[in-house]
Amino acid sequence: MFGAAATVEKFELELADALLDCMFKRDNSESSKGLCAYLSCETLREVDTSRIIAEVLKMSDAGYKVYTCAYCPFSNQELDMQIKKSLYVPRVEDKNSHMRMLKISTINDLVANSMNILEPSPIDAAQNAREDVMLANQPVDLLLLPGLAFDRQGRRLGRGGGYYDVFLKKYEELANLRKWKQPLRVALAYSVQILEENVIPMSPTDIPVDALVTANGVIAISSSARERL
Ligand SMILES: Nc1nc2c(c(=O)[nH]1)N(C=O)[C@@H](CNc1ccc(C(=O)N[C@@H](CCC(=O)O)C(=O)O)cc1)CN2
Ligand SMILES: Nc1ncnc2c1ncn2[C@@H]1O[C@H](COP(=O)(O)OP(=O)(O)OP(=O)(O)O)[C@@H](O)[C@H]1O
Repeated sequence: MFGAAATVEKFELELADALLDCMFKRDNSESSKGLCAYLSCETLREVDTSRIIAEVLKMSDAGYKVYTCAYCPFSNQELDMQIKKSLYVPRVEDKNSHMRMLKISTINDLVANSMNILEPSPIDAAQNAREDVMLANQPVDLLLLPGLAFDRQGRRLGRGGGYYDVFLKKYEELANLRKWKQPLRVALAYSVQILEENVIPMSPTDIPVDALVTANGVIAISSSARERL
């Protein structure tokens, strides 16, 4: 029991570390404007994203202060930056692999769907349509992805809906069109989910991940991940 708890804690530390790195490593002008993250589902035994979601939502609050030295090579002083991070989470629209990523600002924006996965309502409390990441003016630079299994070459086995593959392709096209840097595709995995090479089947529509975050650290796969994580 204690061992399991310790592993989870270590996992979360690694995860928070990797994500903070990803968001703050670069100079401020370029630092992350937002991310898309899945809302983990216990029955699907996915890596829990609730803490990281809570942290990101806290950061989105105006006036959040970052006390940095590790991330700012030139000074030890407190950086009173106002970091507003946009957080987009999935909403399944239909069974034809159509999923949107909608912006939320609080956990209260979420309701459980028929699959018992939390999702944002399309309309917020003020009766406004939530921002769809495909229509946002700012890019996201991190996509946190779920999956059943992965390998060290970046293959990802999803749950067969094609939701993520379709979304990833559309966002890739959007970023190319807008001349935005492609976001890092980062999957969160328990070590048992990481399989040997050539076990996971890949189809031409499958989009590989840039990195895996595990309890034992980050596995950077693409050159972009090696630069950024
Ligand atoms: N947390 C989370 N949210 C997500 C996904 C996900 O994988 N995880 N999705 C990623 O696409 C989309 C939803 N797709 C899903 C597809 C299948 C199942 C599911 O429950 N599958 C069962 C089998 C169901 C059946 O065959 O009747 C299973 O895998 O055990 C859940 C979500 C969008 N949101
Ligand atoms: N870019 C795409 N355009 C059209 N159809 C697609 C695309 N990507 C996947 N699909 C279709 O979606 C279905 C499921 O694909 P696949 O088995 O790769 O999903 P998955 O990766 O397991 O699920 P997910 O992406 O939601 O995690 C397949 O019929 C596939 O042809």
